[in-house]
Amino acid sequence: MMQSVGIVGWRGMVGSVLMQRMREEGDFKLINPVFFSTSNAGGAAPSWAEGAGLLQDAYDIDTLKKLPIILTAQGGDYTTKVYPQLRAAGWDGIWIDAASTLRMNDDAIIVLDPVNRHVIDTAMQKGIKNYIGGNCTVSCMLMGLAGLFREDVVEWMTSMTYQAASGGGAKHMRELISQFGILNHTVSDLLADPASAILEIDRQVLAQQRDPQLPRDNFGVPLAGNLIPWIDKDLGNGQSREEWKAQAETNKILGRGEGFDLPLIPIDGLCVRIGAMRSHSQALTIKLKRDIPLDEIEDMIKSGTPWARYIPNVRENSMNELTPVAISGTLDIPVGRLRKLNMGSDYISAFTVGDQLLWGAAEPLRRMLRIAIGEL
Ligand SMILES: NC(=O)C1=CN([C@@H]2O[C@H](COP(=O)(O)OP(=O)(O)OC[C@H]3O[C@@H](n4cnc5c(N)ncnc54)[C@H](OP(=O)(O)O)[C@@H]3O)[C@@H](O)[C@H]2O)C=CC1
Ligand SMILES: N[C@@H](CC(=O)OP(=O)(O)O)C(=O)O
Repeated sequence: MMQSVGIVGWRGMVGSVLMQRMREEGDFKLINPVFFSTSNAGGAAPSWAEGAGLLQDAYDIDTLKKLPIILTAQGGDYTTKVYPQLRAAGWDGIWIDAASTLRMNDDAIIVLDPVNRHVIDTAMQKGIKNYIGGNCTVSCMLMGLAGLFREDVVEWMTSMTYQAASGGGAKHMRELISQFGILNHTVSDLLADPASAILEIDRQVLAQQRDPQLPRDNFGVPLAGNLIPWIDKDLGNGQSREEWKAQAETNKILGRGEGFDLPLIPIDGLCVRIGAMRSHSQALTIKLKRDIPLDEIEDMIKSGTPWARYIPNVRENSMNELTPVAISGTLDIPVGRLRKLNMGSDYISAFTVGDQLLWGAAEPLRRMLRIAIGEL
C-alpha cells in the first residue's frame, strides 16, 4: 500500500525545487501526498498534484500526527515550533527536513545517501526517525570529494567558500539582481560611449554602491560588485556558524569523530558570500595522509559518486566547466584545479562547484523519502 506523506514548505524556494525533482523522477506515483500550508489552509493543493484536495493546516498537530512520514522544507522556525509538539503528542513517524534545527541532535542523521548510505541504513535499523538534509556547502563538497574520504586519504582540509545569493533565500536573489540593475542603469550612458573614461564609470558605480538608497534590506550591505566575508551567526570565537558547520557536519555525515569509531578529520576555512545566483563554489587545500600521484587522486574523485565530474586542470576546461553558470540547474558536481601545492607533495588544491538548491538542499531529501518508503 502507498504511504501517505505530509509535505510542508512545498511552495518555497527549496520546496519548489524539491517538487520539481520529485515530479521529474516520478516520486508522486509512489506516495499519497498530503499538502500543508502555514498561510493558506483550506486553499487548493498544487494543480499538478492530481486529486490532492485541499491544503491542510501545517500547525494542526492532530492532522500531522496521522501521517507516517512528514517531509518539510518550511524552515527552521517551523521545525522549532511544530516538531517538539508532534513528538510530545506521541507521533512516531519519520521526519525529513531541510532546516538545520535538528541536524546535530543525537537522534538525527544528516542525509546524503550517495556518501553515507551505510549510516542511514544503520540508523533505519536502529529505529531512528529524524533525517535532516545537510548544509549546502558541505553536501556539495562531499558529493565531489566522496572518493577521497572513502579511501581515507584526507588528513585535514581547509575550505574557502564562494557562496551564492540563493543561500539566503529568494529575497536575497532578487536583491542581488536589483542591485546589479541599478548599478548598470547608473552608468548606462557612459557604457554606451566607448570614449567615456573608465575611472568615471568606476566612481559613479562606487558612489551608487555606497548610497544608502541602494536596496540592501536582506544582505545588509551591497553584494553586486562586492563580496561579504561573513555568513550566518557570529559564534563569538572568530568563527561564523557557516564555517563551524564544515567540520561538524562533514564528520557527522561520514560517521567520524566523537561517538564514532573513526577519528575526526579537521576541516576549517572562511565562508564568503559572492554575487553568484544559486551555485556555491569552494577552493580547497587538502593535506593528504601520504604522497599520492595526481592520476590516482583523479580516479578516486571519478569513482566517488556518479555525479562527481573530474575537470582537467587547464585554463579552457576550468573557465567553461567549473563555474556556477556552467552547472546551475544540474546535479553535476565538477571538481577541478587539482594540483600539488608548493608546501609539499602531500598537499593538493581543488576547486568544486555545486547547485546549492539541488544537492545542497532538495535532492538528499527526495532520495531520503525514497529510502524511507523502500524505493531506493
Ligand atoms: N535557501 C537555501 O539555500 C537553503 C535553505 N534550506 C532550508 O530550507 C528552508 C526553506 O528555505 P527557503 O525555501 O529558502 O524558504 P522560502 O522563504 O522560499 O519558503 C518558506 C515558506 O515561506 C512561505 N512563503 C511566504 N511567501 C511566499 C512566497 N511568495 N512564495 C513562496 N513561499 C512563500 C511558504 O510557506 P506557506 O506555503 O506555508 O505559506 C514557504 O514554504 C529553511 O529552513 C532553510 O534553512 C536548506 C538548504 C539551503
Ligand atoms: N547558510 C547557507 C544556506 C542554508 O540554508 O544553510 P543551512 O541549511 O545550513 O542553514 C547559505 O547561506 O548559503
